[in-house]
Amino acid sequence: MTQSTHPLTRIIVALDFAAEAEALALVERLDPARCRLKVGKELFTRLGPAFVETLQRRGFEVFLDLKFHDIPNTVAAACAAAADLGVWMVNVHVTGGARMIEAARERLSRMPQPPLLIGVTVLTSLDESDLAAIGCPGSPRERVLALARLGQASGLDGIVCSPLEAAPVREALGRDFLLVTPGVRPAGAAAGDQKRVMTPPEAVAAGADHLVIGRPITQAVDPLAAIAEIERSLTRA
Ligand SMILES: O=C(O)c1cc(=O)[nH]c(=O)n1[C@@H]1O[C@H](COP(=O)(O)O)[C@@H](O)[C@H]1O
Repeated sequence: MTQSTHPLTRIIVALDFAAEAEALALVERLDPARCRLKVGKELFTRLGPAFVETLQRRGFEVFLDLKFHDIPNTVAAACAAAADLGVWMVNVHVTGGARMIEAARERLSRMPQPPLLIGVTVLTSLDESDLAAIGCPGSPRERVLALARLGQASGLDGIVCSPLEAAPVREALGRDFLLVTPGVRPAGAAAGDQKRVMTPPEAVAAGADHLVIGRPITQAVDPLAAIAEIERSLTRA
C-alpha cells in the first residue's frame, strides 16, 4: 500500500475556501488523476454533503476531514454516514480513545465500501509548549508515537501526523500503516499557524504516503504552477 503511491498522486489539496465558487474555480483546473481533495470543517459546514458529491462526480477521491471526536456510538454513526457518502478517507481524533476507534472500525467493517479510517494524533499547529499547556507533557514525537500505537492496535488504517514524526512512526509501526502529513511547506512558503513543518520531498523521504497541502496552493497567485512545482520537487526527490 505505502510503496505503490506514485509521487504525482501523493498530493491532497486542502480545499479551505469560504465559498463554493472559489473552491470550484480551482477544482475545475485540477486533474483527478494527479491529486485528491480534502473537504474540511469550513466548506462542509457551509455546503454539506452535496459539495462532496459534486467533487466525486467530477472524478475526485475525497478526504472528508471532520476530525470526529465524541462517544463511540456517535463517532461510529458519523463514520457510517461518511461511508454512505462514498468518501475515500475519513478521520477521527485518536484521543477519543480505543473504544471510540474500535466502534468506528466495527461499524465500517459492515459497510460495502468503507473509507480509509485515519486518526489525528497531535495537530501540526501544536509544539511542545502548547502540549504542556493542555496538560500533556512531553515531546510531540513521543505523543504521536504513543497515539499511533494505540490507533494501530484499535483498527486504524493510518494516522495524521506532522512529517517530523513520519520516520519514527514508520520505523515503529511498519510499512502498511498510512502516514498522512499536513504541515507541508515548499521551501520559502510561509508556515502560517503550522508549527511542525517540512518540505514536500523531505516529508516523502521521511515516509509520508500522502501530503495534505492547503494555503501554499490555494493562496498562491498561480495555484496550478504551485502544484506543478511541488510535483517537480517530488519527482526529483
Ligand atoms: O487532519 C488534517 O488534515 C490536519 C491535521 C493537522 O494536524 N494539521 C492540519 O493542518 N490539518 C489540515 O491540513 C490542512 C493544512 O492546510 P495548510 O496549512 O493551509 O497547508 C488544513 O486543512 C488543516 O485542517
